[in-house]
Order: sequence, then structure tokens, then C-alpha cells
Amino acid sequence: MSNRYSPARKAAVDLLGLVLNDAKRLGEAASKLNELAPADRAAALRLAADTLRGLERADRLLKPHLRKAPAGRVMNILRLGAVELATGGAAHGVVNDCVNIAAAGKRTAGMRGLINAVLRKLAAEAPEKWQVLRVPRLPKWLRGPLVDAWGSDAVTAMEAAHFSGAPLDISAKHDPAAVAEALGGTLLPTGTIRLMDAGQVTALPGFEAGDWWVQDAAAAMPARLLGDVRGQSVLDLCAAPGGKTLQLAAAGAEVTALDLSAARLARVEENLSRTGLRAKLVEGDALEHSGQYDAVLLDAPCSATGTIRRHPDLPHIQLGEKIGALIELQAAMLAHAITLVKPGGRLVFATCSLLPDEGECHIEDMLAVHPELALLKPESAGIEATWLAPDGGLRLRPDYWSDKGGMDGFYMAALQKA
Ligand SMILES: C[S@@+](CC[C@H](N)C(=O)[O-])C[C@H]1O[C@@H](n2cnc3c(N)ncnc32)[C@H](O)[C@@H]1O
Repeated sequence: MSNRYSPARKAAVDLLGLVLNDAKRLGEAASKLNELAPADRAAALRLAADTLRGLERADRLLKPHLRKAPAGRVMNILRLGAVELATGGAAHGVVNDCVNIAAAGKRTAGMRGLINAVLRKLAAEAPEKWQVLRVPRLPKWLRGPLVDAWGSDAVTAMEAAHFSGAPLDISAKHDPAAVAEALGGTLLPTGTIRLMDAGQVTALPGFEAGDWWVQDAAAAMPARLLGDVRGQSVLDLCAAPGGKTLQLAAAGAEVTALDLSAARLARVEENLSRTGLRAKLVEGDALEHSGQYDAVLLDAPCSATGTIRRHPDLPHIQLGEKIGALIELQAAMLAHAITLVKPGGRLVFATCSLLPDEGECHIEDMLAVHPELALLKPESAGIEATWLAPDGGLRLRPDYWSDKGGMDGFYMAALQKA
């Protein structure tokens, strides 16, 4: 047996450790993979994401073969191996690599015999057992509040959407139908272009030319709720990396794109430059910004629990108390954002969260203390009646459009100032 292993598998095990043992976000952890070739980096991220999506199933497959769960890294090697073996990975390569990754570490080398024995058993039984295991559930810290909000059938459907992952969604600068045709994608009823099996994004036609940008179908809705913004001054208060800024600029608005993070604002600049669109960039705190605009878009920082399809690391990182602080920040931002809207102007508030405390509740609170605000009916192509929230906003969920590949979870509401 050779003692070599695929750098992508080894990096995937490292990533799992950073997420599961050190509570790092997968994206943040992946920034440490710069020494890998781009293809290995992409493969490592895919393997880590697949393992995180299937973690509950992997643990259920492994349990009968372990007297007690081994230490973190050994367990992560086993989990990665279990998921690969269950989902079509070539047994010889997967088992050899997992054993060799263990052999290369001082603390794990002593466990290579166990890894070899367990994974060889799983190679035979895992593919069949995998199919009948239940869809992985969200952890209790998140499942409890979601069941309270949406009911257990809805949460089960959301979990199925999370487990399926997400297709690649694209917003076109000008002509969605033409971009859909050029990319061989589907044009969704809301105007987003969807590719089920995209491959490398930067290699797709029209990327270099800046004809489009990647943006989930749900994430494309808040800017649309602002209606016709041609020639209007629009403030995008939490703008980076800039998907909504690009939409507003493409729709002809005079956009001011503000963000607290200089590093993230640099991504807005890159995206504007690639697409040839224009916006005024401001590095600053939304809570301190002043001015008067025809329209304001507040896409506030949130738990991002609506994006679990694409970020399977999220449920495994206890957000706990952080969510309380985010809810307070969102309320303060919303209260300030409304002061930046001219009389007669509009504000759209949005969060990519599944928790009503980060969405519906803010609008309810706001309307209770601001009689000068009116909720506008969400109007844009493709909106389905089931998406309309009882409060009058728009509630999008990952289990919607399940026949089309789902969408991110989002809440958004459009307000008008008298
Ligand atoms: C949900 S993301 C925005 C996504 C963006 N609207 C888009 O469509 O690409 C939230 C953003 O809020 C920014 N942010 C957090 N606190 C802020 C603050 N106090 N002032 C301004 N921006 C802030 C973060 O840096 C982050 O880029």
C-alpha cells in the first residue's frame, strides 16, 4: 500500500476539524487552502461540504462499528470516508487515503488500523444503508425555534432542501432570456437563471464580459421589491459583496453602496468593474450614515440560516447568543435606515434568515411605532401566493420550488414613508 493520499481529501479533513472542532465557518477555513491547486481546493471544499451535509448519516453508519467515538480528527477522517463510500466513492482509493491521512499525523497514526477496519466494513454496507437513513436533521438549537415558527412538516421539508444542496443561480445585467440561452440554463419565473450542473463559474460564457453575476433566486428579490428605480437615488446600506448593488445599478439607479468592511467593499468594487456597472462606494457604519434617498435597501447582517443549502457548516456552529446581538443590530439599523428615506420614498428590509425574530418581528415592531410607514404589497414577476407572509411581507423558504431546486430562505418587506 502506498503512503500517499489525495491533497484534496487531506485538506477536507482539515476543514472538517476547523468547522466541527474550532467552530470556524467553512469559507473562512478555506482561506487557509491557498497553497492547493485550484482544482484540489474546489474538491476539498466539495468533500467537506458533502460530509457536513451528511454528517448525521455518517455518524449513524459509523456508530455500530465504534465502541466509543474516537478523538476529533480520527472521527472526521472516518466521517469523510463514510460519506464518500456511501455515495459512490471508489472503495480502494477512499480507504487507502483515509488510512494514509491518519498515518501522516502523530496523534492519529496509532488509529490507522481502526480506520482501515471500520472503513473496509463500510465499503460493503454503506451505499445500501445510506439510502434508508433519515434525512439529516438540524441541530436542536435551530430546529426548536424553526418548528415553533413553521411547524415540523415544514422543517422536515427544509431539511430535505438543505440535504439536496443548491444549484447555481445567476442574475443577468440586461437580458435574462439571452443569458439563459447562452448558458443552457433555465429562466425561472422571477427572472433568475438557474444552472443545475454548472462546473467552474469563471469558465462560463459571459463571466469575463460581466454579463451576469451569481445570486440566489431568493436573494434577487429584495432589490426587485423596490420597484422602478430608474434615475432614483438608492442607498444600499449593507452592500457587500454587492449582488443587490449590481441589480440596482443595472436597473438604472444612482446607487450608493455602503458597507462596514473595507475588504468586503473591495469585492463590490471588483464586481462593479467586471460588470461595467457604477455605484458610489462608501466604507462606513450604517448606523452613522446620513443623507436622504429616494429608496433605501437594508439587507441586514443576520444568522444566514436561510443559506444552509449552500453553507452546510452553519448548523454545526452554535450561533446561540450571537443571534440575540444580531437581532438588536438589525432593529437599530432598521430604525436608522428609515430616517434616511425621503418623504414618499421606499425602504426594503431583508434578512436571509429563517427565524421570524430576524424578519417578520422587526417589521411588526416598526409599524407599531411609526404610523407614517405603510407596508407595500410585494410586487414583482413570479411571486407566488404562498410566499406572501400574513404580515404583508414576503417569506421565502428553502423548501419552496422544491421541484425546481429550491431557493434560499429570506424575509423581506417594502415600506413607504408618508
Ligand atoms: C447580508 S450581508 C449583505 C449582502 C449584500 N447586500 C449582497 O447582496 O451582496 C451583510 C453585510 O453587512 C455588513 N455590515 C455589518 N455591520 C454593518 C454596519 N454596522 N454598517 C454597515 N455594514 C455592515 C457586512 O460587512 C456584510 O457585508
